[in-house]
Amino acid sequence: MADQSGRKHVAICGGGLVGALNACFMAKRGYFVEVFEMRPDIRSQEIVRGRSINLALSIRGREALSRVGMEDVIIQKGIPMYARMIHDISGTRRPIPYGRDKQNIMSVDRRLLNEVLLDAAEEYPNVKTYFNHKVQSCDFETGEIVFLKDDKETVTRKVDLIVGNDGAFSAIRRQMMKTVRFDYQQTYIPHGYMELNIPPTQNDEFAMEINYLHIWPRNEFMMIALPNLDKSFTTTLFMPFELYDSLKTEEQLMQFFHDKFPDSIPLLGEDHLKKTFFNSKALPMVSIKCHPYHVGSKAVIMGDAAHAMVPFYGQGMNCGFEDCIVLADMLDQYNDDFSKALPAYTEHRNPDAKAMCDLAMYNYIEMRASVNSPLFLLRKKLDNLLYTLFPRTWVPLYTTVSFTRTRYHQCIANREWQDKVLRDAGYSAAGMAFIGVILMLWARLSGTQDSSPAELISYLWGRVSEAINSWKS
Ligand SMILES: Cc1cc2nc3c(=O)[nH]c(=O)nc-3n(C[C@H](O)[C@H](O)[C@H](O)COP(=O)(O)OP(=O)(O)OC[C@H]3O[C@@H](n4cnc5c(N)ncnc54)[C@H](O)[C@@H]3O)c2cc1C
Ligand SMILES: Cc1cnn(-c2ccc(OCc3ccccc3)c(C(=O)O)c2)c1-c1ccc(Cl)c(F)c1
Repeated sequence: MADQSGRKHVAICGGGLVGALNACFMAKRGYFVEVFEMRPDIRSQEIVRGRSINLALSIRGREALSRVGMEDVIIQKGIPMYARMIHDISGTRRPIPYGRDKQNIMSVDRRLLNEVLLDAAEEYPNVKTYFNHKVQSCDFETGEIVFLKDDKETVTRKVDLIVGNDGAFSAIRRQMMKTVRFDYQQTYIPHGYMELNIPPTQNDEFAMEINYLHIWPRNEFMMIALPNLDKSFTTTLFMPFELYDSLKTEEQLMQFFHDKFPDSIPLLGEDHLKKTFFNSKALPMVSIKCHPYHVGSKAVIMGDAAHAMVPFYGQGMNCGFEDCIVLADMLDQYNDDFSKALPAYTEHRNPDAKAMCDLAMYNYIEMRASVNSPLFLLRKKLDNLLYTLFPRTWVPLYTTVSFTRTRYHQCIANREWQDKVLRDAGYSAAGMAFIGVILMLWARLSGTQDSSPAELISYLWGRVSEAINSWKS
C-alpha cells in the first residue's frame, strides 16, 4: 500500500521487455516500483555467441523509449533496415525501400534491449528489482501478491497496483480469468519457428547486404534475416510443424533447402544448418486476445500478457511498449486515480491491441496464401507507387503500422478502404484498375466528383513525372 510519504506502491510482475520499460514509466511518476521476475537476472547469464535473437523496433516502440529518455541509447545499439530485400527462388535479390527519406525499422538485440532497460529502471532510487521471484497467487481485492522464490520460500507484498507484464502465459491474467467476467481467446497456428544464424564471412564481414530486412517469401513457408552488431544475421524459419517433422534426415533437409532456399545454404553453412535444425525444436506461435485488461482499481495487464500476437508483423514488442504510453497518458488524464485510469485504459487500448493481433494473423494468412516473391514484389511496388502519387491518401498498410502511430484499428479501416478501391477497380484489368484507382483517388483527394478529364490528365502527368523523378533520385 501507499507508503508513509503517500507514494503509490506498484508491483510489476515480469521483468521482460515491457516490464522493464514500464518500471521506468512508473518510476518517473514517483511511484515506489518493485519488479518481480521469475527467471535469474539475464545480466548475469553467459552470452552464447551465435545465439542472439533480434527484434524489429519501429516508431511505436521508439516513441515509448523516447518518453523515458532511452531511445537514443537503444538506437545506437541497433542496425537500421531501410528496405526489405526479397530473395526469390532463383537467388535473385530485389530491394524495396520502406519509404522516402531513409525511413527505417531498427534491428535490435533482444537480450541487450532487456539488459539496458533493467539497468535504466534500477537507476531510479524508487525502483527495486527481484529475480527468481515467480508470481504464485494474487488477490485483486486486497492488492496482495505471493511470490515463490527458487529456495521455495515465499515473499508477500500488499500493493496499490498489480501490473501483469508476465508475458503470453501470464499468471496475473490467469487469476483475472477466475475473478471477473473475462473474455479470452487463444489460437495456436500450425506453423512453428526456428532460429538459425548466418555468421560473418571468413574476413569478418556481413555475409549479406547489411541494412535490410531479408525475406524469403515462399507462400506456405518463409524465412527472414535481421542483422546483428556482431555482423551475423539472426535468421528465422517459419514452417508448418508437419513439414519440420517430415525432414527426418540430413539429405531430406538439404534437398528441401536446395529446392526452396538455395541461396541461403552457403550463407547459413551446411554444417550449421544440419546441426541447428536437428538439435533445435520448432517453437509454437500463439495469438491471445482478451478483455478487460484491468480489475477494479487494483490490477492491469499489458504487453503479451494482454495481447500475444503471431510475429508476422514484427509488432508485438512495439505494441507492448506503446501500451506503456497509453497507460501513462490515462494516468495523466485522471491524475493517477486508478479507479478511473484503468477502465479508461481498457476502453482505449483493447480495440487497438485486438486489431494488431488480427493484422498479424491476417499477414500470416496472406503470406501463406499469396506471397511468392513476384506477387509480393508487385503488391509492394504498387503500394509504393500509389503512396508516391498520393502520399496523403494512399498510405500502405505496413507504413501506417510501422511508420506512424495511427491507432491500430484505424490502420485496418485504412486498409479496408484500399482493398475496396483495388477490388472495385478490378485487379485483373490492370489498365482499367490503374485508371479506376486514379479516378477514385482523385475524387477523394479533390472532394469533387466532376473534375474534367483534361484536368485529371494534366494533374496525373504532373504527379507521374514527380514520381519518376523521385524514383530516379
Ligand atoms: C519469433 C518471434 C519474433 C518476434 N519478433 C518481433 C519483432 O521483430 N518486433 C516486435 O516488436 N516483437 C516481436 N516479437 C514479439 C515480442 O517478442 C513480444 O511481444 C515481447 O517480448 C513481449 O514482451 P513482454 O514483456 O510483454 O513479454 P516477455 O518478453 O514474454 O516477458 C515476460 C517476462 O515475465 C516473466 N514471467 C512470466 N511468468 C512469470 C511469473 N509467473 N512471475 C514472474 N515473472 C514471470 C518471464 O520470465 C519474462 O521475463 C517476436 C516474437 C517471436 C516469438
Ligand atoms: C520481423 C518483421 C518486421 N517487419 N516485418 C514485416 C512484416 C510484413 C511486411 O509486409 C507485409 C507482408 C509481408 C509478406 C507478405 C505479405 C505482406 C514487411 C515488409 O513489407 O517488409 C515486413 C517482419 C516480418 C516478420 C515475419 C515475416 Cl515471415 C516477415 F516476412 C516479415
